[in-house]
Amino acid sequence: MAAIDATSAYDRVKKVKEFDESKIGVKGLSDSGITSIPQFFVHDPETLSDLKSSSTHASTIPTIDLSHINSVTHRQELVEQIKVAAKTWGFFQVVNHGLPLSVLDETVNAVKAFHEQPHEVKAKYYKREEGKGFMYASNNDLYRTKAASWHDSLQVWMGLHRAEVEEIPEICRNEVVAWDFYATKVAESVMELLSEGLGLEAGKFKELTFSDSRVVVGHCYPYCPQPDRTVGITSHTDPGTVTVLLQNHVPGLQVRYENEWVNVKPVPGGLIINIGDLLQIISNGEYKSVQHRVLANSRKESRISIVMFLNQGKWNEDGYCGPLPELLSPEKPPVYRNFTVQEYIENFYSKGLDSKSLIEKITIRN
Ligand SMILES: O=C(O)CCC(=O)C(=O)O
Ligand SMILES: [Fe+2]
Repeated sequence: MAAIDATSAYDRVKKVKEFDESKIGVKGLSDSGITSIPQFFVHDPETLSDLKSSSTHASTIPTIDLSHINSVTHRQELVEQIKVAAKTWGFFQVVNHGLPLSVLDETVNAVKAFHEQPHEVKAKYYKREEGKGFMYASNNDLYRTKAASWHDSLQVWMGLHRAEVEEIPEICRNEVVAWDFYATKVAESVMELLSEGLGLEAGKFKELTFSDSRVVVGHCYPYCPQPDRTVGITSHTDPGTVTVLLQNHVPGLQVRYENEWVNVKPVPGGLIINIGDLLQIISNGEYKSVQHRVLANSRKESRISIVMFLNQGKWNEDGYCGPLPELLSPEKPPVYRNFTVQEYIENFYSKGLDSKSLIEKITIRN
């Protein structure tokens, strides 16, 4: 298919559908040599004007060294550092996390290799059926969002509804499996510290099945010819409990801090951890799920990121979720009402990444 013409009489729905059915992805558009992006990628003036005022903040997300995680003398200090980071930034970077550096490089290279395959090869995997197995598509929320963003993603379900290993394309199969294994270990260690930071048993989050439901996403942000007219990924918060993120050296990730956008610079060997909506709710607002976004990539080389989203695997028998009762007291009443799994899932699938979060809907306002 030829690159989509943005100048003709504009029927957004039709154009989006054409793009989707072409299975070309933004990588394909980028590789076709277009010099202007199709109109349905162009974001509203408010978003675009905010891109210019970005990245002037002097500080950056905290870096936490996990080398002494098993030392009794250092543990409390580590818990304190993670707690402060989760309460203020909602984002931090961990180093000396025990995940072999070779695994990091191999994961990035394998996901990059997947996205760089010829159209005919990738098109076989292109689909919109989320929630199980392996899929690849451009903009998972393409039909739910106001404007599309400049990224394609592969998605592998690893916990419940786990993909059969053979379903994962061979080009990244072993690497995705290894990443899942090691990133889960890192996530579990960090979740123990986060749990202790709330005054709970170290194993509380594991007991709540936070590492049973995992999705691995491999994003590709190819070169964008008009990076000032769109974004790489729209500003959003992550819906789950905890996210572990690995990025290559191409910059673009920004987090919201003190009403400004702050760059998260790639640090070799570092892994980024952030708190999702569900953990903000369960912690009764102690930990923060923070807005973040990725700028459209202006470099010729693709930006690659691999994300592991953790979610609560099993929900209470009554199907409700909300602030943990053990964190509540007359001095600390619940900030959020309980909600059902259905509400959670419907909220996610009824909206684009850019829409109102579940947190806003369930906040108790006095
Ligand atoms: O690519 C990134 O760095 C961020 C991706 C992200 O925020 C997401 O997938 O939720
Ligand atoms: Fe995110």
